[in-house]
Amino acid sequence: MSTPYIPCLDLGSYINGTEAQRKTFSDELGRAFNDSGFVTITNHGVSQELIDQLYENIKAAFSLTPEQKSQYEKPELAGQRGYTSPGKETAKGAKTADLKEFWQIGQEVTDGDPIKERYPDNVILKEVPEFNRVTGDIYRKLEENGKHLLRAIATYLGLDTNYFDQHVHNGNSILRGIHYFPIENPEAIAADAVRAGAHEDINLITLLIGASADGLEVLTRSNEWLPIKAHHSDIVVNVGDMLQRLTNNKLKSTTHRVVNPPRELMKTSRYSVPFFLHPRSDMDLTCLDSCIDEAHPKAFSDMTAGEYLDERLREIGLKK
Ligand SMILES: O=C(O)CCC(=O)C(=O)O
Ligand SMILES: [Fe+2]
Repeated sequence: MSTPYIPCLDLGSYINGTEAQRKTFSDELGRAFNDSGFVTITNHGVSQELIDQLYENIKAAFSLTPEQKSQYEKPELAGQRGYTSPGKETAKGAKTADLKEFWQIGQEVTDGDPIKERYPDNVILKEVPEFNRVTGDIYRKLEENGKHLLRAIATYLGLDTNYFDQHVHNGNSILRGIHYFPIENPEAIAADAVRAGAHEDINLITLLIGASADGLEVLTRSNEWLPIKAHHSDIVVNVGDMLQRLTNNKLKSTTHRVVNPPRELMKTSRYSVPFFLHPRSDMDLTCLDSCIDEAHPKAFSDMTAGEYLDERLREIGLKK
């Protein structure tokens, strides 16, 4: 089940495939990233059992009381670890905060890489004993999938297949568990309040696991909102602004949003778990020479990933 605009690709055919299958995958992924900026992937090696455990634990975490959750809120970390309560994140350019709360898990460095000093520790959620193990397992699985996808993209861009590897090794990626809470009294919320306002992701690519519940929509080139229909076990993958910047707009960081449910479902929750794949903060995002020509003049100033992230976290209200 997928929307024709958003092709469904078999990641297994890249990871375990023949040379010809890998080439086909890389061409198809590149074409989709060039076009809609979105694909769904199957055969990604994340078991249904682990996905189910993920959602059980995410639901348990958000069902704690506001007092319990607030112990884990770390505004000094700009929400980059632990819990962020409703009303804190506003899509760039929007006036009203999103109708959501979320929990963020970051990189665990285990190989002696000194970059460890640069990352805050993950926050341990005491009340949900399996939460950190399960989200950590999902983090590593999605990071692994992301590395394969970036290898396929590197080939598509005519770069060395391993171009991104050194940049994403121990990168600053974030797994975000989101709860779009029930809207108990639709009259009491601002007229422009939505679950997630129209935005583009900041990072290189995003992998969204189990985005089965309705609500996610992408803005097509003809300026229409298209609902994404993915199978529960598929992963939705999209290009973020860092990859768009590096490729001088060749690969598209497509605007997307999460709409409020129809009236009869207003009082229900929606959960989702995106993995924002970030490089190390010293990665240079200067547009690739191969993506610049007369028809495509250089569209962005030179910046590192760390500088760019900082600018964006201020724009969405997480960093003061
Ligand atoms: O909840 C979703 O389906 C998408 C969330 C999203 O786009 C984001 O957090 O950047
Ligand atoms: Fe997003």
